[in-house]
Order: sequence, then structure tokens, then C-alpha cells
Amino acid sequence: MSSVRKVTENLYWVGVNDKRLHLFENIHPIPRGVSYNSYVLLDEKSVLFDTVDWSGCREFLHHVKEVLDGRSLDYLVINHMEPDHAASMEEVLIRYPNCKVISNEKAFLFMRQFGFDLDGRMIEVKEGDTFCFGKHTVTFVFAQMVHWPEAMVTFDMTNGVLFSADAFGSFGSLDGKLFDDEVNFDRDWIDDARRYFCNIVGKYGPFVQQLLKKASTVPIKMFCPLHGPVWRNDLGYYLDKHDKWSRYEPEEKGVLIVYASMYGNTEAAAQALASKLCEKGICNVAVYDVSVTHVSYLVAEAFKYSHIVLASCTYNLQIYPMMYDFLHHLKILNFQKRTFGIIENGTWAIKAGDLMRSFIEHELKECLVLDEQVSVNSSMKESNKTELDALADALIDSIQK
Ligand SMILES: Cc1cc2nc3c(=O)[nH]c(=O)nc-3n(C[C@H](O)[C@H](O)[C@H](O)COP(=O)(O)O)c2cc1C
Repeated sequence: MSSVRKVTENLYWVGVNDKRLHLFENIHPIPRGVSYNSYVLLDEKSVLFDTVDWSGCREFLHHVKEVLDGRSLDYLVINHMEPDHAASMEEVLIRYPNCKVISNEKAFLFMRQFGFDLDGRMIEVKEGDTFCFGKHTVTFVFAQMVHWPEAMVTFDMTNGVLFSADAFGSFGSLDGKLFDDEVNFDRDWIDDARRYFCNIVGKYGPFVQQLLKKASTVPIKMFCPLHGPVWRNDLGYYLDKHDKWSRYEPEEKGVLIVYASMYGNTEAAAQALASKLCEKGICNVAVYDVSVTHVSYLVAEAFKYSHIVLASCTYNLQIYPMMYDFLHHLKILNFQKRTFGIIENGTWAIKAGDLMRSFIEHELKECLVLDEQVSVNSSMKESNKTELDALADALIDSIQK
């Protein structure tokens, strides 16, 4: 008896959940854990699709053994060579000495780089190749840079299952609930799914768009990703989210306010703006302290909202370091197509506003900074109230356009 679950006829989830890992990629907090998904297909040949992180190897091997129930393993398909999926492959190959690895040229190169000895057990496939395991015939679709260059997805033409690698994944431990229709995704999962996408694959929007285009040409009935729930019900909902995220289009009209403040004065200005916006009828407003909320959450919120206000005090003639870090993350994730407002603060040489404006205008693509800037000199004054009003009005004008 184990946590193995049947996915569909002859296909089983043999993955593991990880609630111990604190930081995914040693960067992103995962308070709800994460799953490493792997799947076994029992056809005339037995096939394992990807493996799991090294930390879950022992339990995973038990799952594989249980499903194989005495059969040998014929093939291991590696869609993605990142160690959270491929680290356990060597152990699989030791236990199943007749198992051959099906993957692409670049993935085999990466396997050698990671020190896996495949010793004549490689079957190299190219884009569009097909492979028959008995009743099931699969085709391999390259998904370059979703999220590594060797990534591919495998489409089972017999039952419509897409083994989608890192595409359509999410943070979050499954805890028994394998399918999208077994959870309240919009309530309990969407924030983690967004945070996963934006921070892990966000930079590669155009490549995700290419994959979505390829996906639209085949009759997919199920996404089997390498993290998070399997999709068998409302695929359109999830496709639509991925389409928006990968085009850098906001999901919602609203204002994200992120502030950097040491002694509370910049924070007070940020909160005053939030109140003004709500008073004027725009209540879809989210406020975060950049020093309190991890940057991966801020990035996800930036992808969600149409408008962003950055409020930063000046620090050694620079943008406050945590705010700079947030901007840096947006830049390296190829973040684009938003309207920004700016609040700055300083006591003797106020620089944060100009520096943030310049960063947004020069380092982010297709982003606009509103002229209506708020400049606080240490603490808010009467003149700042007028500036805040003007910024709130400019944001509302822009939202309503
Ligand atoms: C380490 C440090 C460096 C600072 N550097 C500058 C600066 O370069 N220019 C400036 O105008 N104010 C500077 N300040 C002052 C703060 O920006 C200023 O007091 C601001 O009002 C603080 O806003 P807060 O109340 O939101 O923390 C600095 C303060 C600290 C602690």
C-alpha cells in the first residue's frame, strides 16, 4: 500500500511529495511543499516517464517496483534533465539493467555532464519522432527553454496524455489529490501555480508561446506535468492562464504597491495611496513591504496586476537594496508591458525616484512610468497629499483606458 495513483488506463503516478525542502532552486520558499511527478505506463513494454529529485529516490523506487509488480522496466523517457527530475535516473538504471533511456541529443549531453554513465543504453529521438510501446504510440515535441534548452514533452497519441515536463506545473505538495478536479484550484492552488510559472519559466514567455502553438495542433486530453496536479478536467482554464502569463499580459486590472521603508515614512505614503485608490473606487489594490515578502511572491503579484507602484526611500544615494533586488528579478525574468507609478523618499539627497524611473524605462520592456511622481522629504507634508491625489487619479485614468 503506497501513495501511487492510477492516472488513466495503464498509467500510474509514481512520484513523491516533498514537504521538507524550504527553498525551491535554493531561492523560492515553498511553504506548501512541492511534488516531483513521475509516471509509469504498462503496455507491451513498460515505460517510466522522468524520475524524481534525489531526496525522494527511495520512496519513488518503491512506487516503481510496486507498479511494475515483477515486470522489468524497458524504457525510461527523460523529458527534462534538471536534477529535481533526473537525479534518480542512475539508480533506476542500476536496478533495471535492461532499461534503455529515450531522450534527445542535448539531454544526453547534459547526462554526461552530470556524470551519468549510459554505456550504450541511449535511444536518441528527434522532434516529431514517434515510438511505439505496444498499444501506445508517443511522439516527441521539443520544448526548448521551457525551462532548459534540452526540455521536450512527450505526447501519447493513443490516449491524449501530454507528459509536459516543467510546463503546466505548480509548487505545492499533492497530498493524495492528484487531479485538478480533486482540488479547488482557483482557491488553493492558483497563487502557487502563478508563482511557479513566473519565477521558473517566466523569462521564457516566447518559448512557452511556441509550445502552446504546437500543443494546439494535437488533441490533448490530459497534462501530466512534473510538479503539481494532473489536468484532466478544465484544461482551457490552465491554458488561458499560461497564455496570459507567457505574453506578459496582466490577469487583473488593479494596483500592486510595493514599498521599501526603514522608519515608516515611505510606508505611510504607500498606505495613503492605497486608501486614496480605494476611496476613489479602485479597490483591487495589494500592498507589500519589500523587506518582508519574499521576492518570488512580489514577482508573481507583478505578473498578476496591470499597474505597479514602487515606493522607495533613498539609501546611500541608491534605490533601497531590497527594492533594487525586486527590480533586478523583474528584469532577468523578462517582465514587461506594465504601467508604473513612483513614490520616493530621502532626507538629504533624494535619488530613488529618478533611479527607479530610469531602471524601468531602460531595463524593462514596454513599460511606462507615469509622470505624476510623489517625492517625500523625510515625512509626508501637505504638498505630498496633492501629489498622491494626482498619482491616484493618473493610475485610475490609466486603468480605465
Ligand atoms: C543607511 C542610510 C542611507 C541613507 N542614504 C540616504 C541618501 O543617500 N539620500 C537621502 O536623501 N537619504 C538617505 N537616507 C535617509 C532616508 O532615505 C530617509 O530618512 C527616509 O526618509 C527614510 O524613509 P523611511 O521612514 O520610509 O524609512 C539614508 C538612511 C540610511 C539609514
